[in-house]
Amino acid sequence: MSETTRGTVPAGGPAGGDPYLELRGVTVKHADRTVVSGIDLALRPGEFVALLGPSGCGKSSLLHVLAGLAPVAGGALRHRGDEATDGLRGRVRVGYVFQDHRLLPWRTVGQNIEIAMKAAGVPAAEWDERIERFLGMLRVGEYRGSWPMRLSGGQRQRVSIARALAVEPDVVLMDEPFSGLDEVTGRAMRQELTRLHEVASVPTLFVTHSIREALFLADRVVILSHGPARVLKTLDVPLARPRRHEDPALARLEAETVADVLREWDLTEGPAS
Ligand SMILES: Nc1ncnc2c1ncn2[C@@H]1O[C@H](COP(=O)(O)OP(=O)(O)OP(=O)(O)O)[C@@H](O)[C@H]1O
Repeated sequence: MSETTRGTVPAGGPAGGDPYLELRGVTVKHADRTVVSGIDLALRPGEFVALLGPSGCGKSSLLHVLAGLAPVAGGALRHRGDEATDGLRGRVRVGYVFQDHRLLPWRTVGQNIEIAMKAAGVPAAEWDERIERFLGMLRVGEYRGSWPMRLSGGQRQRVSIARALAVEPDVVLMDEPFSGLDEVTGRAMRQELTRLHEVASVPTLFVTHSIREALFLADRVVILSHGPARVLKTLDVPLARPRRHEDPALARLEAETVADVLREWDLTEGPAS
């Protein structure tokens, strides 16, 4: 990877500006087993950061801790400079998109979004307008009264993103939301997500194991090691916005980054003897 086209920056992010969220030596355990080991990371206001790591390295576990769904085993978490080691829930509105959509099957699409807004303290008088607006934005407005099981996988994932955004979150945490979708739907969803981010600029942490997805979406990509996850490297993504999948610069960047990431993950084949 050439330093003329790519900037390599410290894991804490580029200099300047207070972080929205800051992790210092964050460690996560399941029982006695360490699955995330001493992560340093900063998410700046309005920034989109991708956490790129191999399957099973601990990405979801880290996101759970940040949201406050699981406890931190070590290290510290700060929100706008304030100690927040027990996670973001209860401090700010968190828009969390799970890998599987997690819609309640016995509630309609609209009711699923209502439940999330109620939990987030959104006044009931605003529910109707927000449901219309966010389902419309994600192009699934006609399914408001439908049962989730009547929707395709892509439509369900659109609803789950609408649900996360309808609380008008202060921060968005996304856990491989497009990994179960076909290529065409995944592309459309990524395009949609960049458009939404460009409009709203909500700080976003996006977990993925797809290099191309990380480069297409993010301002910075944090490369994690095999589990227990630690930060190997952080890369700036020098692509202009709005981004296009067809941009030749994206393909070039992907080729460079694949080589770089495979080297970091130590998966490259050695020279033939
Ligand atoms: N509730 C749990 N109890 C015990 N171990 C767990 C639990 N959840 C996850 N693990 C283990 O922790 C490790 C990290 O899992 P995690 O789901 O965080 O990884 P990941 O990087 O998100 O994986 P993937 O990319 O496949 O979704 C794995 O070895 C997994 O088996």
